[in-house]
Amino acid sequence: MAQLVCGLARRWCFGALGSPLQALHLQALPLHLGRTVMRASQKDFESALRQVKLWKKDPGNEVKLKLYALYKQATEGPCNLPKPGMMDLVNKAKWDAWSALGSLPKETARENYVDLVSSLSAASEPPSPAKPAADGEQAGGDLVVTSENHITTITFNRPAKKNAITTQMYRDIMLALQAASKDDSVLTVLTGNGDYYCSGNDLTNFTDIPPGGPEEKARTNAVLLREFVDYFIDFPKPLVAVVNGPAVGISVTILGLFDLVYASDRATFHTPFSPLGLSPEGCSSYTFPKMMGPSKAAEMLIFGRKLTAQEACAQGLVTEVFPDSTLQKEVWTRLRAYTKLPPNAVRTSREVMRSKGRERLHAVNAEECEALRQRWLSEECASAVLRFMSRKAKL
Ligand SMILES: CCCCC/C=C/C(=O)SCCNC(=O)CCNC(=O)[C@H](O)C(C)(C)COP(=O)(O)OP(=O)(O)OC[C@H]1O[C@@H](n2cnc3c(N)ncnc32)[C@H](O)[C@@H]1OP(=O)(O)O
Repeated sequence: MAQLVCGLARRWCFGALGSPLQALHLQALPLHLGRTVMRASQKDFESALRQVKLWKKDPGNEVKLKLYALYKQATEGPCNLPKPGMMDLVNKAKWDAWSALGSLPKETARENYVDLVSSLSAASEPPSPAKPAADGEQAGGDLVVTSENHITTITFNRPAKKNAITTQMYRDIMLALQAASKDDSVLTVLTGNGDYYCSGNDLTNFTDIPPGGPEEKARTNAVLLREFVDYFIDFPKPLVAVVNGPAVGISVTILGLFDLVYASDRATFHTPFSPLGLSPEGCSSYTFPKMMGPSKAAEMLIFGRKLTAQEACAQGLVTEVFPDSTLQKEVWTRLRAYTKLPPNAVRTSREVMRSKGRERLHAVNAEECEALRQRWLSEECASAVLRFMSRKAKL
């Protein structure tokens, strides 16, 4: 589901801009205070509509909702649709945005639309040429996989979205792990491109409701999540995370299934499940209490306490913390040295350390996914996703 956010937004927002426009007239309109100003014309409005369609960069959900609402107000007047159900997240967000304009006159909405487009167009930079992929790299995409010096590296590559994981990325990570389990690499590394390691599950994963409704969506998400986590439980080679920046949600919980976690001193570790109406996943309900004790695990997993890299290291979640400026050099030098160790001995040692707990982890994974399937159908979760989409809430 590469770039779902943009695709989805185009469907529910930009798509609406293609509908026929009502005739609006160019004129100097009187303001309440008696003075007159030139208002945006129908031509300005149409030109703004064309400009929006040419935008290469996704302006973000908040802006798209504003544009949608102003467009509807300018062309149809005050919101005339029945309020969508709580679980119909996308239409509910659109309805809220349009209704919030109340009885704003069509002309003012049109003018605000033109102003918003022109301010955003002025602020946007010309697109930069695409960077060619390095040797051995699977070019472009939201996930980059490289294999070099017996190390397979899987890089989250959506820096503009803080490396949030889309449905397609979950699938691609599983494919990459499958390939890495069979290639000649000794280690498999997960890391992030940009200032974040990963902001967790892409919250818009919840918004494309299939014909079977929210129940089907919750079911397919639970199946996907269970399969994804199973891949980490069963992975046969050492797994290393190079946590280059803040980590959120599932990108934190699965660290309990890794062998080494090296972190920048800029990294933070945050599992805000309760504020999102969710519950823990990635086997963290089992691995975290085992690793840090039940009370520290509860602070993170139930109450959403964010840990610094040093704190996470003290709790055993992180192996070692490096200054951000030397992280890459120090970690990769060390990892290259580890690849020189006899590979069969490395695999055997890991297997004897891991095999005893594997069955238990699968059972924990199944239980967590079932709890989440139910959470995804809750009003608490729907409200949290809506708040995020309308940008009233951040972590
Ligand atoms: C199917 C399997 C399910 C697995 C279950 C997994 C559960 C989890 O992982 S729960 C955790 C989910 N993640 C979050 O709740 C994080 C949400 N994001 C934020 O709170 C913030 O974005 C931030 C704190 C991570 C960063 O804040 P800030 O530095 O102010 O940057 P922006 O908010 O402006 O973000 C830039 C850009 O990125 C988009 N984005 C960031 N995180 C996500 C995300 N998780 N899902 C979707 N989109 C995300 C954000 O919307 C911005 O986009 P634009 O507005 O289009 O610029």
